[in-house]
Amino acid sequence: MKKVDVIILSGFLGSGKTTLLQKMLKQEQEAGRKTAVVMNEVGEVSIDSDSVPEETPLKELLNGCICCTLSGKLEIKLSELLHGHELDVIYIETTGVAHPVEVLDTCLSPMLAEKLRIRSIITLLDVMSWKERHSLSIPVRQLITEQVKHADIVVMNKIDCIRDDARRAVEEEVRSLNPKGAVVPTTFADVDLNELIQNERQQSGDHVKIHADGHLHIKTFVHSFQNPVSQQLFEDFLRSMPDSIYRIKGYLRFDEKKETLFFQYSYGMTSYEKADLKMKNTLVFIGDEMDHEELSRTLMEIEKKGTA
Ligand SMILES: Nc1nc2c(ncn2[C@@H]2O[C@H](COP(=O)(O)OP(=O)(O)OP(=O)(O)O)[C@@H](O)[C@H]2O)c(=O)[nH]1
Repeated sequence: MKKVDVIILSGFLGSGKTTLLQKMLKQEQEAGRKTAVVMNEVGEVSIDSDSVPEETPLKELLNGCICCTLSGKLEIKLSELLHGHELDVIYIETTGVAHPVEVLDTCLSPMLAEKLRIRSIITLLDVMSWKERHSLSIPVRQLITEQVKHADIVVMNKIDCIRDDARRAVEEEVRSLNPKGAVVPTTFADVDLNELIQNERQQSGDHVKIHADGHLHIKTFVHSFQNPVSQQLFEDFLRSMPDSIYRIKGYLRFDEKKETLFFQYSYGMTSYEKADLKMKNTLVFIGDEMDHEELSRTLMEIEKKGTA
């Protein structure tokens, strides 16, 4: 099954996300790739939707943030795009206040995880506001730092607004926060990101495994069970989870019980809810470090041992 690429554009308010999106859409059009956009704004009205060409399928999510209040709606919009169009790539422009790990978590709903391939999390950084970040509130400062830390590519934008020595200092700070990410200083987000994303992929190509988005710095992994599994064994497995795994979620059936459960694991806490439908038993893992082969082997063993 062909997977549709997803590129997440993150970055604080006014950092240049829409400016970059417009450039990316032009590059995609020139490359002949079928592209769609999801735009999220915290306000009730969309301000940036005019920046998307008329022929590009566009879904807007207004009045909330996809990383929290609108997470269910993002899933619906992505699903509509996947069913209504033959696509190569979907761009998601997040609100300035979105946390990239939460957005990734929302995109990788167990129903969509096998249809999407998260290609890259790109964070736009306004070098001016980064330089002046000490005057921002602590939560905003933390958020911008998180956006930088979890990006595959940090676009250090608006370098025309600061001096060269200040730019070098910002670049050093960004690199020490995110040593694995690519850092690109720009003015008006002027960068060939397709080339950058391609390079990133080639560098990490050796690690790419089936169902594993090895090129992302935040790792994701998808596994499907064909049969019900033992709750006891599954919960023993959860107790062995390292801190570097932030989230697991998906659908499960335990011990020959008929019902399907929606399961969530977040930083060590688990919850189960009865699912309305009999869903495919797919689990999605999100974390910083993951041994995909080991995970896959353990999950297959749990299934092989059968139900209690
Ligand atoms: N001087 C300067 N201005 C820039 C640069 N990049 C973008 N801008 C301007 O900064 C403003 C904000 O850019 P946007 O692309 O709308 O930023 P955004 O992140 O989409 O903004 P929100 O959607 O409000 O979060 C616009 O007026 C841009 O023209 C740059 O490199 N230098």
